[in-house]
Amino acid sequence: MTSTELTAADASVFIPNPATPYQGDIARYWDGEARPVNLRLGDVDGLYHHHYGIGEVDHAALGDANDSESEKKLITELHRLESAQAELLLEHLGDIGRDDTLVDAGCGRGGSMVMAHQRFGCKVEGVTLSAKQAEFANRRAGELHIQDHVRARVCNMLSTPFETGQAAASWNNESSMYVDLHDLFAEHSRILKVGGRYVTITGCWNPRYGQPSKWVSQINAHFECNIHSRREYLRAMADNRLVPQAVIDLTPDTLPYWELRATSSLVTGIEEAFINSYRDGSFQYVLIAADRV
Ligand SMILES: C[S@@+](CC[C@H](N)C(=O)[O-])C[C@H]1O[C@@H](n2cnc3c(N)ncnc32)[C@H](O)[C@@H]1O
Ligand SMILES: CC(C)=CCC/C(C)=C/COP(=O)(O)OP(=O)(O)O
Ligand SMILES: [Mg+2]
Repeated sequence: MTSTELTAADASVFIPNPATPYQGDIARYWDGEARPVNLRLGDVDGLYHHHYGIGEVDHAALGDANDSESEKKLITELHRLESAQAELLLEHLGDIGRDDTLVDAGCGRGGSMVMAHQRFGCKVEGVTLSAKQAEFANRRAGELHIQDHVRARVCNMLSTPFETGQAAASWNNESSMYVDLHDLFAEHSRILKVGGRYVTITGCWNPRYGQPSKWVSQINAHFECNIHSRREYLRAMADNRLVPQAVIDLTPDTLPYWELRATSSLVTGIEEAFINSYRDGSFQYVLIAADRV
């Protein structure tokens, strides 16, 4: 069976040969991931994200630190900021109709896919290396009765089963640091229709700093990823008919999320690296929206 023959039901049991040993490691990493910071935030409203938050903290919603509900309120607030991040990405996809197909490259547990379907009413196809994540995303889609519109598959985002020009828009939400950017944008460029939109939200190292800082190296080691520079994104897009329409530095918008998260009981130990690298300018959180020309 090839990955193109997958259906939602069999996505969980089909384990393809990874394209590289590295991809095998990443599949295992996400199959085994069960950090409370992700599960407990997702439990707030059933949207499970593996990305970070943006926007001002609503201190009134947090209430008093001695409040017996304070931890629950903190979790709800962190989750609100993560969903706000996904809303911003979706806003940049442009005019999407009900008959369009969107592609989420590196879809995780599918939170952004559900939000995209709820916003546009369209089909959303996601790919992840992790069978556990695909199974989770498809189970959520089933529970929401949107399984005919939202589907996750176990598949390499560099070689997808989608037809050339099939997608009205596609995105990477914090998933592009696992792949070579030229290979990635060549595949997005292939599956996007001419005039389609590509959006990424990503962390990238800042060429103005010089080289990846020790904090960036720490983030790479923590997640087994390979953070690219801002320059690499723009160069690889230009080489693949993706022309930036907006480049937004979200660094000041994501710092409040990290400062709040650092005070929670759900810390994972990576908070300091994000906060320090955003503050010293070596690392940036950016949204890039590009037109497929
Ligand atoms: C940090 S998570 C982001 C998940 C999701 N985009 C979100 O915002 O919740 C990274 C995701 O990228 C996926 N990924 C990494 N490399 C991949 C590849 N080559 N092909 C498909 N998915 C990949 C992982 O399986 C994981 O689902
Ligand atoms: C911006 C960068 C560099 C992101 C790296 C990719 C990544 C692991 C994102 C968050 O996943 P997660 O939600 O599973 O992480 P955590 O458990 O820290 O919340
Ligand atoms: Mg998380």
